[in-house]
Amino acid sequence: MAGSGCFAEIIDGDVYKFYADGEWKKSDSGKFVPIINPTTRNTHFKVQACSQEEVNKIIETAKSAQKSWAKTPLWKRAELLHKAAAILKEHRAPIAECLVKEIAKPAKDAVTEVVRSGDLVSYCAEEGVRILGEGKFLVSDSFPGNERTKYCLTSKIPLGVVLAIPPFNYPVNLAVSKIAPALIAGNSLVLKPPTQGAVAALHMVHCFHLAGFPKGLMSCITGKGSEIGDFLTMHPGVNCISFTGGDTGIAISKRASMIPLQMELGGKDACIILEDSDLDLAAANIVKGGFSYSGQRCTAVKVVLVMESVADTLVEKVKTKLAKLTVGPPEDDCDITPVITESSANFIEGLVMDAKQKGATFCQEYKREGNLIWPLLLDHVRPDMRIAWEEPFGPVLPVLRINSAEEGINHCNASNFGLQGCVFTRDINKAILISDAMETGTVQINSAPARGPDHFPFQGLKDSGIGSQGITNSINMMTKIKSTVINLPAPSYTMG
Ligand SMILES: NC(=O)C1=CN([C@@H]2O[C@H](COP(=O)(O)OP(=O)(O)OC[C@H]3O[C@@H](n4cnc5c(N)ncnc54)[C@H](OP(=O)(O)O)[C@@H]3O)[C@@H](O)[C@H]2O)C=CC1
Ligand SMILES: O=C(O)[C@H](O)COP(=O)(O)O
Repeated sequence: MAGSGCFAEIIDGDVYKFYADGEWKKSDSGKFVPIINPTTRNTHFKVQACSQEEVNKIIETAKSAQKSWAKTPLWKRAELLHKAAAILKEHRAPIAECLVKEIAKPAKDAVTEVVRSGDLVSYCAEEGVRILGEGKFLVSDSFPGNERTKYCLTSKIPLGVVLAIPPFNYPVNLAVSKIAPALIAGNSLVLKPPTQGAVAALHMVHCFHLAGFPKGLMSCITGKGSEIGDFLTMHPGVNCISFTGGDTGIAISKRASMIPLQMELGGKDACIILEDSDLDLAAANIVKGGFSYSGQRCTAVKVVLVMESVADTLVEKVKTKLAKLTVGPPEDDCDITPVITESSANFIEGLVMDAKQKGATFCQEYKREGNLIWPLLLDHVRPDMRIAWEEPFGPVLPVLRINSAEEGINHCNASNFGLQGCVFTRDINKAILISDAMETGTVQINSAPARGPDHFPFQGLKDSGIGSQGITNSINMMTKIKSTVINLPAPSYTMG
């Protein structure tokens, strides 16, 4: 049960505490933020609305805790991360329960997210020991005009205080994907979880607390991003921001000072279907890729670009599969569950109505009950329709018919987004050429887009992001290079 057993100390009455200086605390603000259950549309949890003074204190503590953490041996940092990973997986049930109630994640997917997060933390611990345990040694005479009178030793050192801001759809996994790399690299970590998903995140933070990390090294501030977010992201004590979410990230990037940014933002992942595709494989991936977690994934298939000659057959196959999806509450493990908020459902409905007004073919009747929207495939979508370009973040998928692969590539590249894309064909040469041409961070060949497995590089181009995630790239991005040059009185070639 959430907030019980070893988690009893993280709640006070019916309001969850925030985490600072190794303790669970009530905010001096006296205010709280309600967390609305997307299924019932009632308040399910409450979290503290932290004050700016509390943010200042947390960042000061993070700065001093980081100094001693940077002097903690790599193997000790890794040991604590492995402990946190084990505790996280041990408590998968109560944390998954929070995901079901806060973000309407289907029960099985909720457990998967927590287990995947534990695996990410452990893999990161091992990878960190490897890549941070080695540096580079350069000699001066490898450059013209120099004798071997200089030895250059380079290593990766921490940035300082890393601010992690994950989105609602993976409030545990996309939090640890920032926390673990930051900590193994010797940084301290301030987490601002999404409002919806905050309680799952607080339970995850408690697992790190139970693992025994030093006081003040890791903290978790709760409160609406729209209220406390700007103060956090523009705070002079923050040395790096790792953000995952929507257009908010673009605004943050424009305001941030001279610090490293890791941005994973929205997507409009295109799925190009060629005439020689395996249409059963393509249909299965379109349904899984476009409708898992009700389409609320940045890597969801968000537009299908299918060759006219096979379009009717493909659409029929997708329709048949969509008809088998279960629709209802996440507690029953339904495939399609309510979207995150009423405003999100209204936005999705706006895109659907625009498509209707402009003449799209509705493969199913449009149906909505509260935040619950039934899966909808829109055929014969044209570029003048909003849904051809905008990100619904819901269970609605547009199909555009194309007459050449170039047409599909052009549509994909005309988007402001550039996260992932996919192409279905039996011709590997064609697949590689199309992958080369698509301006996206990743192209999947004969499978739907996906961030996982979590050690793969994951990056967005254009408005989809800055930098690259994936465990190794995240660790490297949360360090900076330090060189130490030893100057010798006379050339020395004894080093061979
Ligand atoms: N590329 C990727 O990997 C992913 C991209 N996304 C994209 O994010 C969107 C949906 O996720 P969603 O969570 O709604 O995204 P948002 O951008 O609304 O929120 C993301 C995070 O930013 C916080 N936030 C909001 N305002 C500010 C601010 N001014 N300063 C600092 N932080 C702030 C939010 O907190 P709060 O909840 O309190 O508002 C949340 O923790 C979609 O566009 C989706 O494509 C989502 C997941 C992954
Ligand atoms: O933000 C998202 O939606 C996730 O990055 C998607 O992760 P997944 O492709 O592994 O579900």
